[in-house]
Amino acid sequence: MSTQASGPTPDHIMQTGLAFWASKTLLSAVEMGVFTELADGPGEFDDLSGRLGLHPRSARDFLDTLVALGFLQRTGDIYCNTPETDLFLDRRKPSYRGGILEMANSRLYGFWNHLTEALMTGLQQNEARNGSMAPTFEALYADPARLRGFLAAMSGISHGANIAIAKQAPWAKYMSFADLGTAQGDLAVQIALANPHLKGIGFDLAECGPIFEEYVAANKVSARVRFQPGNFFKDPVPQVDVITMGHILHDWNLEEKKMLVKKTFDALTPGGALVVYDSIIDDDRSQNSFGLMMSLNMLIETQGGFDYTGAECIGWMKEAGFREAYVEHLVGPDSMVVGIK
Ligand SMILES: C[S@@+](CC[C@H](N)C(=O)[O-])C[C@H]1O[C@@H](n2cnc3c(N)ncnc32)[C@H](O)[C@@H]1O
Repeated sequence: MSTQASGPTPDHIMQTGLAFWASKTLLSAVEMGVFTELADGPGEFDDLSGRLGLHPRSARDFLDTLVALGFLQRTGDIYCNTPETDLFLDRRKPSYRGGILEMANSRLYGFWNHLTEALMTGLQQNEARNGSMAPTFEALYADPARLRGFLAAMSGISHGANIAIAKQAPWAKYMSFADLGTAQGDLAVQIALANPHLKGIGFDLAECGPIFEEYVAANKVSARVRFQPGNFFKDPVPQVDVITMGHILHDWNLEEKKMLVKKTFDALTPGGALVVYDSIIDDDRSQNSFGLMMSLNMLIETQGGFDYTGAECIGWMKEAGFREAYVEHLVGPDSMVVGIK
């Protein structure tokens, strides 16, 4: 809110209207590997701009913008990462979270340029724009590098919530779980690491199998977590105590959402739980701006997908037959909705 004692100011309007300047500066820095380069040690201006291949006209402004935005630190002519960019934006560290930013840079940034068209037509604006390519997942997975990038990006955006779910969901009561639309498998891995009594399945389209198995092995839980290839619209889903679905329901239209909730209800053992998580929108639809913008992103990325409130999701669960359902906050904009059969 930009109202001060002296009256309204345009500050909030201007900051938001031009926020893409800051976004694109950071996205280009990730694309150029600035933080990976500086993870080896602080860099002197001439040497660093040479290594990054920066033009003399841009170099000083680009690096100092990153300082002013809080992504680099500078002492004299020497630049270094901040503790956050060193930990999360050095591509060689396991803690790297830049996958989602790489995808934002290479795909979403351009697609969002067509937001107005999406708002006026209701049509998706990604690779499938104008019906020129197959639907989202087939289009993404046609290229092995894009598949790998997308799955790693999913782990990057979901990791914090995955760790929270591994602690917060009622795991002690259960023995088995399946994560539907598991991607690289970070949620399945975090659940297995935090709950040594559980055995789990990562369920996703067959193309994801090798990348899932590599990730599970790297995290040393292959003995308890396996991959099951399948299409959750066409194939039976695993019969287990707990089914998780992270960032799945928001990809699909209302009929498909309800069908998936019902299908999981039927597959669960009696007393079992469905754990759905997304950037769940607050029931008043006025607070969780990230969740609302995620829904606009689904307008751009999918044929009928949208994000939803906790009350809506509880309604679909009750309709499917779940006897109890509740919403619990995880981290940042993410919450889970838990249904008990
Ligand atoms: C948005 S990603 C979410 C990944 C992960 N659950 C997370 O939250 O990070 C959606 C996932 O659903 C998978 N998926 C899409 N359609 C599917 C289908 N028909 N059957 C099984 N998995 C599917 C995709 O391959 C992808 O891994």
